[in-house]
Amino acid sequence: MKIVLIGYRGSGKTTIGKHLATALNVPFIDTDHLIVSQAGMSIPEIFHKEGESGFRLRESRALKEALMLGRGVISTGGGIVLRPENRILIRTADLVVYLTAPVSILAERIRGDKNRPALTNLSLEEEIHTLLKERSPLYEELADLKIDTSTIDVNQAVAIILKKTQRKDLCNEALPS
Ligand SMILES: Nc1ncnc2c1ncn2[C@@H]1O[C@H](COP(=O)(O)OP(=O)(O)OP(=O)(O)O)[C@@H](O)[C@H]1O
Ligand SMILES: O=C(O)C1=C[C@@H](O)[C@@H](O)[C@H](O)C1
Ligand SMILES: [Mg+2]
Repeated sequence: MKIVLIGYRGSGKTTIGKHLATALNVPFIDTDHLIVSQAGMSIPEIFHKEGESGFRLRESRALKEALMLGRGVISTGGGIVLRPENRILIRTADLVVYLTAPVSILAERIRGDKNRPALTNLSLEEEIHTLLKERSPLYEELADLKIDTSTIDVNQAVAIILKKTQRKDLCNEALPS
C-alpha cells in the first residue's frame, strides 16, 4: 500500500504525511528530506550550485527510490508534478492525495521559510498564483482524493484519508502482518 501526497508548498504534505504514516504504521518518506540527506546540501544550496534542473533531477531519483518501498506514505515537493516521468511514477501509487488551500493561506504558511528558494522574481502571492496556473491541472489530473487543509485540522485530514483507504480496501494491506 503506497500513498503519495501532492500539492503546493505549505499545503501540509509533510505534516499530514507524518501523521498518516504513524496512524497506518507504515514508513514515511519525504522526497525533499531524501534529496537533502543524499545531497548533503540544503534545497537552496542545491538550487544555487546545480540550478533548478539539478534539483529536479535529484527529485526524480528520490521519487523512484521512495516508490520502490513495498508500502509507505510519500510526501512530495510542490513541483514534483512538473516532469512527465514523475507523473507516470506517481500513478503507480495505490492512492494519490492532493492537498490544497487558498493562496492567502499558503502564503501565510510559507512566508519566511528559508529552506525553500524563490522560483520567480514575483512577490510570494503572485508566484503562487502563477505557478498554480500551470500546476493545478497536473495535481487535479493525478488526484484520487482532494482535501482543502484550510478548513480542517491535521487529524481531520488524516481521518479523511484513512476512510478513503478503507473504501479502496487498502487498509488490511496497511496493517502490520
Ligand atoms: N490543516 C492543516 N494541515 C496541514 N498543515 C497545517 C494545517 N493547518 C496548519 N498547518 C501548518 O501548515 C504548514 C504546512 O507545512 P508542510 O511543511 O507540512 O507543507 P508541505 O506541503 O510539506 O510544504 P513543502 O512543499 O514546502 O514541503 C505547517 O506549519 C503546519 O503546521
Ligand atoms: O514548489 C516547488 O517547486 C518546490 C517545493 C518544495 O517542496 C521543494 O521541493 C523545492 O523548494 C521546490
Ligand atoms: Mg514538505
